[in-house]
This record gives sequence, structure tokens and C-alpha cells, in this order.
Amino acid sequence: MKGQVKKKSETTQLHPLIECAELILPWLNPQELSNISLTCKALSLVTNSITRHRSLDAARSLEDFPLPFGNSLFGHPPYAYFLYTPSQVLPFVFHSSRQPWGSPSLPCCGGPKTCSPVPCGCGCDGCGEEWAQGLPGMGLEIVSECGPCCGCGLECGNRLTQRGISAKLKIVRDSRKGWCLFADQLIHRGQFICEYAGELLTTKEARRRQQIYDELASGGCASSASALLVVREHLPSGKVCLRINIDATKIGNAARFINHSCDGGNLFTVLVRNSGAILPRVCFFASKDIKEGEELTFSYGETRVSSKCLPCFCGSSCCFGTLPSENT
Ligand SMILES: C[S@@+](CC[C@H](N)C(=O)[O-])C[C@H]1O[C@@H](n2cnc3c(N)ncnc32)[C@H](O)[C@@H]1O
Repeated sequence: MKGQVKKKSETTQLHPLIECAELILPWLNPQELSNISLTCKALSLVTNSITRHRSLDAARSLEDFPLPFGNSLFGHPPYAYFLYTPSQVLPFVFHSSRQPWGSPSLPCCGGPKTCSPVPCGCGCDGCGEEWAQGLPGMGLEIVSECGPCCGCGLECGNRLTQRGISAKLKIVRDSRKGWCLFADQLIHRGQFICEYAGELLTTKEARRRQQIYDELASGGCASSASALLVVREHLPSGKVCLRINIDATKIGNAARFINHSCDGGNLFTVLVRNSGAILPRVCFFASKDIKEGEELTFSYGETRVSSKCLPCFCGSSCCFGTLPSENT
């Protein structure tokens, strides 16, 4: 009996090298993982397990639903590598440029879900208003939600867009458009889906990065899909009064996989201003009922200024042939 117990504990004990590897390897990028996997069979098993876990949840447990990568095309990596943030961030927040990903025993830290919310009932003006009920078709483009100035927490009815992704989604690879975001359940018209999360940039920095992304794209760099979104708020006079630059290329959320459709797609955006926050957030809602297995798309814009526009493969009957482009 004694001997049997000893044998069992021996088999469940991990070799110290593997124990260390399970702590360190989730911090590595795909290239580093691939190099490590070549060193020995034991490390190859750990890296394979990390790759499997990465493919199962791009959101790293930071959302209510896992965000899986669907079947990848032959010869393509099984997942896209980027740092995950459920909401917009300032660039210096992720200064280490590393985030553990892919280990079931080493969860990601941070994110709104891990903060302990102050109980609701603060009595602020917005509390309990459930603003989204009247949204579809009302043409609303800027709305307010409770925010840092209110005493309420994430459960407040007036924080609809602050609780992360609200529907099951998946990421699937297309041979021409790259990664695409798909609904993995029925989504009703008017339902909030997710915000466009990424790094909030100054216009100067956005222009600098856009130039780099354009150069990479025109050089045919296969993994160069950029996800830099520029949103302009206009005064009734038509003049731009506010410009928001969100770059989700290296740090972002599910929205960074939403492709363009020339017919406007099935999503529309709403600017949501949290009370007490300076800048609004860009939030996606369903503009129609979206079936399970349907791709989520929206229009990137109407303007095409660049002579080197990328080809559009949206497949809509009104496809313009090229992706929108603007002078940033
Ligand atoms: C925000 S990302 C969308 C996710 C991207 N497909 C990826 O693989 O990461 C924008 C990029 O996706 C590609 N894309 C988006 N819509 C497209 C379309 N309709 N046709 C072809 N490529 C598209 C372009 O490379 C574009 O720069």
C-alpha cells in the first residue's frame, strides 16, 4: 500500500525543467516558442500544449466567452499573435510588450472583470437607464454611460458596453481577407457586440505608424494586416472637433478581426462616452439579425485616396474593388 502511494506521487511530479517551462513559455511569442520546441521532446510537448490553448481562446480568459480561432488554412499559423486588452489602453500601459498566454495554470492578470466593482445604486443620473433599449434605427451616434465619476460598478444598467464581448464569436482564416470575425450564435439586431479596443494614439503617432503599416502592406508582407482605426467627431458645421486614433494591431481585442464590407456589413458603430472620461469609446452593435456562422463586417469608410489601395474581397454586389483609404 505504502509503495503504491509513493509510485503515484512520483508519476505526478513534474521534472523541474518542465515546471519552469510551464511558467516561462506562455510569455514567449510564436517564433520563440517554435525555437524552444526544437530543443527536446519534453519542451516540444509543452509548446504544443501552449499552441493548443492559444488557439482555443484569443481573449486569454479576459472575456466572459472564449474567443477561439477556427480551422486555420494549411501553411498558416493556427492563431494570430497580439496582446489582448478588453478595453482601450494608453500605449505605455503595456510597456513590457509581454503577456502570458496559453497556459491553463497561468491566467492573465488585469482587465475589468478582475477589478472588484463598487456596488451599484450610486444614485447618479444615468444609473438604471438601460439606454440601449431604444437604439436600433434611432440614428443615435453618441451616447453617455456611467463612468469613473459615478459610484456604481460594472453591473450598473448604464454600463452596457463596459462588460466586454457580449456574444459568442470565433476567428476564422480566409485565404484572401486573412483572419475574419464570425458570429458563433444568433445575434439580434441592436445587440451590443464589443468595443474597438486598442492603443489610444496621438495623431502624430497614428500617422507615423500608418506609414509603416502602408509600407509593409505595399511590400507584400503577408502578416501585415493593420488595425488602426481613425474616428472623427464632426460639429454640425461639418468641421472635425475630435479625432480618436485606436491602434489594435499589436494590442487589441476581437474587434481587430472585423473586416470591411462595401455594403456596410451587419454592424454599426456608436461612440460611447463614459461620464468623467475625456475620450469616447467606439462600440459595435448589430445593424440586423446575424445568424450563427455569419461573418461580422462593417464599412471602413467611403474615401479612397491612395493610389495603392488594397484589393477588397468583401463579395458584396456593390463591391468597389478596393479597400477604403484616407490620408491619416
Ligand atoms: C482590422 S484588420 C481585419 C482583420 C484582418 N483580416 C487580419 O487578418 O488581421 C484590417 C485588414 O484586414 C484586411 N481586410 C479587411 N477587409 C477586407 C476585405 N473586404 N477584403 C480584403 N482584405 C480585407 C486588410 O488587410 C485590412 O488592412
